[in-house]
Amino acid sequence: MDFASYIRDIEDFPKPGVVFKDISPLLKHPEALQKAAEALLGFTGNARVDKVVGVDSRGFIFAPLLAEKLGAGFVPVRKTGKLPYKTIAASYELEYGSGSLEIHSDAIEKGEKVLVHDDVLATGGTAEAVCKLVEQLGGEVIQCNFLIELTFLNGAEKIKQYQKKVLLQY
Ligand SMILES: O=P(O)(O)OC[C@H]1O[C@H](OP(=O)(O)OP(=O)(O)O)[C@H](O)[C@@H]1O
Ligand SMILES: Nc1ncnc2[nH]cnc12
Repeated sequence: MDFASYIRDIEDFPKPGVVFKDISPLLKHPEALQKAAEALLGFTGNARVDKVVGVDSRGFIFAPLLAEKLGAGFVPVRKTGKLPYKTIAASYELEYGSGSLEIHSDAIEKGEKVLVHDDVLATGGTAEAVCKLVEQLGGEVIQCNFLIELTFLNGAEKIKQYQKKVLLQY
């Protein structure tokens, strides 16, 4: 399937100079949605996965689908102030700003195998922060997978110690 034909470029969103990759056309197309989920699922093969971590908010679209198919649990990493229980936090920079993310302190057990999923890898600031949170809880990041990588922003460099899989590169 030609996934790229379901990704829309929005210029100057959310800030001047940024070309935003909008995945909405892919999400609303039943076959594209199904095939994208299948392709992401194929990235982990038969590897054991205990938890799939999805990143607030676009990472929440596919991560639970993957978790269900992999027989794993789903763990949300959320923007600061949204999780109700005890949390640990990490700050990060991204293509168009900065932020802070949190994970529940009991979300991952020591030694668990963790798949990290997000829709876009841009500068890698977000993914790096998420991997650090997982490791702080004693989890092992076995793979980070994404629908889209913006290679010109060099995010791969920031997460080079982890296995990275992507559906589409720009
Ligand atoms: O590689 P980076 O430069 O860190 O950028 C990637 C992040 O940026 C986007 O999230 P955003 O913070 O815009 O939040 P959203 O998913 O709620 O739209 C995207 O969903 C990734 O999480
Ligand atoms: N250009 C972009 N499009 C969509 N999501 C992003 N996250 C960071 N940069 C992005």
